[in-house]
Amino acid sequence: MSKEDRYLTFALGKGRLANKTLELLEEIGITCEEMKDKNSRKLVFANEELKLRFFLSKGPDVPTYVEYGAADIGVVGKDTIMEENRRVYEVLDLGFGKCRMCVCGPAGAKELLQHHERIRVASKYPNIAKDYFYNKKHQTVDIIKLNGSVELGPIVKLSDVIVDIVETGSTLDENGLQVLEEICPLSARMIVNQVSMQMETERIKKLINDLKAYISAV
Ligand SMILES: Nc1ncnc2c1ncn2[C@@H]1O[C@H](COP(=O)(O)OP(=O)(O)OP(=O)(O)O)[C@@H](O)[C@H]1O
Ligand SMILES: O=P(O)(O)OC[C@H]1O[C@H](OP(=O)(O)OP(=O)(O)O)[C@H](O)[C@@H]1O
Repeated sequence: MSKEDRYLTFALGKGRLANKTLELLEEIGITCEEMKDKNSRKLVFANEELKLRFFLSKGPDVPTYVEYGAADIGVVGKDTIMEENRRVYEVLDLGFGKCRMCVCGPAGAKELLQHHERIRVASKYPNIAKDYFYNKKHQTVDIIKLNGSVELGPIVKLSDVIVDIVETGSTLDENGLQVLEEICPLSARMIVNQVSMQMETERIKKLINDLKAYISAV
């Protein structure tokens, strides 16, 4: 296969970030009409003219596809990059999907945090929670992995606090919880396979520069 025939493959996280990613790519002339058919069960889509392929996967799998080179490029939340800790290059903050990773809980849990008590922390992000409490706060805690609706943790007394994403804060509000500590800001990022970056430097750099130019102009 000559170099010109090589497809650049994008792995995009399903869910909240997918549509925004496709809209952004469209702004710089990268379209994939096939992908717009929401009833299709097809998994991989192509733009033959531009020699691009796209697939959607579960967010946490995006860095895996990119690390192994099954995708050259991925788009995923910073939270997923931190949690998965894969060997990929993080090349660009895409400026959407903004939210924060926070320690949250009932107001009463503030004191437990201040006194460095051995508390229970529920999270969909056990690695981020562990890194924050052990390496940044030097606090020994018990981490309990959950797969969603993490706010239930303190409500049903599974945990004292949670480590989770906060965007508008309405999920916390409606459940009598609050942000107790902010861990870091988050947004959608572009990641690149380390070998692809060397082999396809020109195409990937052009893509990054086009995106940068668009993002800084809006
Ligand atoms: N309010 C929010 N809640 C969760 N993620 C958000 C929010 N706002 C922006 N994001 C970003 O969107 C990304 C994708 O979120 P989404 O909920 O679609 O996927 P997920 O967490 O993998 O979901 P699923 O519950 O389907 O496993 C997150 O990783 C995060 O970076
Ligand atoms: O601050 P807010 O705007 O309320 O958004 C934050 C909420 O959204 C996410 O949950 P999601 O809807 O992805 O469901 P999940 O709890 O099952 O992961 C996140 O885990 C919070 O629960």
